[in-house]
Amino acid sequence: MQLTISNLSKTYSNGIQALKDVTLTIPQGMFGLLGPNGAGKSSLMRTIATLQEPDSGEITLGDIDVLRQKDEVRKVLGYLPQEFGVYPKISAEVLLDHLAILKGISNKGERADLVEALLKKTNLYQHRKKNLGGFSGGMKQRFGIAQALLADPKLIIVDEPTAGLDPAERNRFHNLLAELGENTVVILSTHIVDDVRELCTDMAIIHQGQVLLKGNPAEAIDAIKGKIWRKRIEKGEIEGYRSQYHVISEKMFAGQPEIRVMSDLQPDPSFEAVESHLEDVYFTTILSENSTVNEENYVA
Ligand SMILES: Nc1ncnc2c1ncn2[C@@H]1O[C@H](COP(=O)(O)OP(=O)(O)OP(=O)(O)O)[C@@H](O)[C@H]1O
Repeated sequence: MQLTISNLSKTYSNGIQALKDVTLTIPQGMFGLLGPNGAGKSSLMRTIATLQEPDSGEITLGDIDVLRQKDEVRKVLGYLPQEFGVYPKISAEVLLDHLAILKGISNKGERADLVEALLKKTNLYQHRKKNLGGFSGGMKQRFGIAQALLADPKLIIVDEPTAGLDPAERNRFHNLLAELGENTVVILSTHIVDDVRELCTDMAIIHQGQVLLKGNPAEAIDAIKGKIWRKRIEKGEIEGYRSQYHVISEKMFAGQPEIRVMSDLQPDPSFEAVESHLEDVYFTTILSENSTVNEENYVA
């Protein structure tokens, strides 16, 4: 089963065009949808999840016409939205059981087995009696995955999952996602480049509603191999370098700014050749659209 998105466009009533002729083919496995804040990721995810209508375009999931057969999609969809609201005064076990009823699992024994299995899978079994209001951010996200898995989904959409998680929780969450990708279409929508690098076999970069790059992360990294150069500079020198070179990113390293430049040849002997990273792919792609990318757009 694969997900096909063809020529999808959407303009909101305030005139913002969130999606511009988006065309993507998403196979089974983990697919990363990468883009800065406001790129249109959530608009695309909500449209695929049948929560909002596009102005034009088509989406199919296997044989299902997503925009017309919404009930069919909902039966095979697991959706973990950006903000996952929980009922604070209910325990994880009770809420999951309740959501299972809503998903149509009416047999009590079957439901109890499923709820137990999902709580174990997401490492929440020991917290099953705890009220969700007392859950940490990471525990809530894992609960979100548990509820998304209730219906044995064929399509899983995860919107910005790891923002705000500590490194241990992020690892736990990644391991869980990696397991899901084996026989399901999993779309991971994020502005965190490392999440895509670590997890996804395929990806697209979206910016200002447009798909700017699609393909395999390793191939995209390879395509700019030998063209990335690094230099430590002094504070205050950045503007000079910007006007002279194709500066793709700047970061502080031990209190000193470090720039990365894209160039076919060594810009000058003070620049050091470095391995290309997915982050370089991301910045070069987004900057090629003549827009500004600042620290806010990128969270390492
Ligand atoms: N319901 C809406 N009405 C009007 N404009 C909207 C609506 N939802 C999103 N937008 C605008 O559409 C653009 C794309 O937003 P969207 O939420 O899809 O992006 P995103 O990539 O998910 O960003 P973020 O990571 O910040 O959620 C933004 O400019 C946003 O302000």
